[in-house]
Amino acid sequence: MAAQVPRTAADSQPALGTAPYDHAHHVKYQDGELVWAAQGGDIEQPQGRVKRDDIVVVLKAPEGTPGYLIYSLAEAPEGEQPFKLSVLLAPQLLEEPLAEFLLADMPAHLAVQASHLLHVIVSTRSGTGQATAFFDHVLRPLLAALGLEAHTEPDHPAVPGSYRVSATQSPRTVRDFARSLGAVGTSGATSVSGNGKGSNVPAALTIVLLSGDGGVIDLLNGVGSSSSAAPPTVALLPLGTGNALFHSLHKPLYSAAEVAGASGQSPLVLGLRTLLRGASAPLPTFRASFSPGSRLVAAPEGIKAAVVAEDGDGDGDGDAHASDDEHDHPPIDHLVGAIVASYGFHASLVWASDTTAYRAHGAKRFGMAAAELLKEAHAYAATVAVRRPGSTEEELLLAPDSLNKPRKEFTYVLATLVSSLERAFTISPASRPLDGQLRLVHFGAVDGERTMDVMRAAYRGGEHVGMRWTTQTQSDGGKEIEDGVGYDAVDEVRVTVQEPDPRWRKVCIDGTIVELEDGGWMAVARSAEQRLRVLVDPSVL
Ligand SMILES: Nc1ncnc2c1ncn2[C@@H]1O[C@H](COP(=O)(O)OP(=O)(O)OP(=O)(O)O)[C@@H](O)[C@H]1O
Repeated sequence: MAAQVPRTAADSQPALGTAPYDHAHHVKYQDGELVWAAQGGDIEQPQGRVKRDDIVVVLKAPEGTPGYLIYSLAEAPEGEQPFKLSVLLAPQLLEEPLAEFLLADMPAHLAVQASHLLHVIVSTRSGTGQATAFFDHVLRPLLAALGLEAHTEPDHPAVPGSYRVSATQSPRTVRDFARSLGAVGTSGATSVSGNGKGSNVPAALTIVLLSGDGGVIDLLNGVGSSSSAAPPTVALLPLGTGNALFHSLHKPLYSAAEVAGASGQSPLVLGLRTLLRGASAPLPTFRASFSPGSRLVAAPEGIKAAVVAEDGDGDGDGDAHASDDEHDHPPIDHLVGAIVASYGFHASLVWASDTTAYRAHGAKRFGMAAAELLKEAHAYAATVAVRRPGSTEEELLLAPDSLNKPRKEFTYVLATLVSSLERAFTISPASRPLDGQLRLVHFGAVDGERTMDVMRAAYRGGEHVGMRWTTQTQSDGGKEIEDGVGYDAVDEVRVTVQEPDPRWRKVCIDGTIVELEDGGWMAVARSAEQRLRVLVDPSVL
């Protein structure tokens, strides 16, 4: 299906909601910008400019109108209108920079038909709460330009050209939606409406998710592991705070300066380009297993509900009368993740910053909680065993000052499948999008200043890897020895904690906090299950 802008009978302009467009007579590309002048205007004194970085897509104008429509996004996060989708009708297609943005055909993952549905989820509380504005002012008009119209009714039939949009109403919305998918792609499946009537039998589903990492993790844990179903494909539009998965999948498209914190290419523009021209690939996931007695102590409601639902009443023994504590802190034996599993400073920070008192400080809460933790500089008592790629043997991470003795104190133990926890925080510089390799970043007990140095180096594009320092041995007369940040590719990692105080027995899996028992463990390994597929820029495949 050609991605031409449909004409409406009432209007000779392209059907683009109410958005007007500019009509260029001359266009020229210079210094990373498209400059244009209207009829009678002088191109040397352009009337308008479109930065190449802001171009989302180029569509052929509707039949009868010669030229091309250039869609670009302008953002003003603090402004009254945070997003503006602009359209410029240009008389010809300039090879540079426009050819690569031309969408000649409707991508298969957006082509709605009985066997393939499209669902947009707007997570209203993600990030700074701008997902709704982004949908209204950008995504809806853009999809309309492709001939796709939104509907909100659960029982709407799957007709070509119409997609369903839903906004989150509570922390459980995404997970409930994921669970309602049941067996999309299996015979006798229910429709994505979740009405259970089996009215539509979609073979495939694309979900456009306007959220941060939390939305993805809710989907991941909500869809379950139906082996026969075709996993839904997720298109991410990064409207959360950290957006670790999105930034990691798009890292090769950022410049080194952007990875080290400079502004520049808008992630939302990249997200829209991937939505329109991306390719779908399996999303690598890991399984974090926990020793008996482990409890979920802080989690987004969606995850909590999924854990409780798996166990009926959530207490792990089928007893219908779980205690309050068991409801608040249900037992848990595993979680599925896609980003990070950690113990030590990272897990404590996620846990400590999530109190009502800290939450009142908004995004500053992480800095405040970090300052407190760094002051304490707790040495986390644990042993860490890894299984290296291809090996069947577990080996303990060793202390630098002893012959084959395991390291017994850590500040940082973090296993990840992605490169970046924020766009500018490169925790695992060797990780490539979709490579599916778990990598472990770790270092021993150090003071707060050293931990800050390591974190700052991670904000400089991942320079913490390879950092070395000297430390004094506990034994051996306080001899000076070399230590530093460890960084290993692993197939599996097992952290066993030896901490009497539960405060230091927290582990973090993609934002969810689990408390282990003293002597308990967390084991993290790549999962073979395919729960979701994800759209990525074709260049990263
Ligand atoms: N309408 C709503 N009412 C209550 N909670 C909501 C609502 N919509 C979304 N949420 C919750 O808000 C959280 C948003 O998390 P999400 O990860 O998307 O954003 P974030 O935390 O800002 O970003 P990131 O995880 O990337 O740093 C989720 O836990 C989700 O369940």
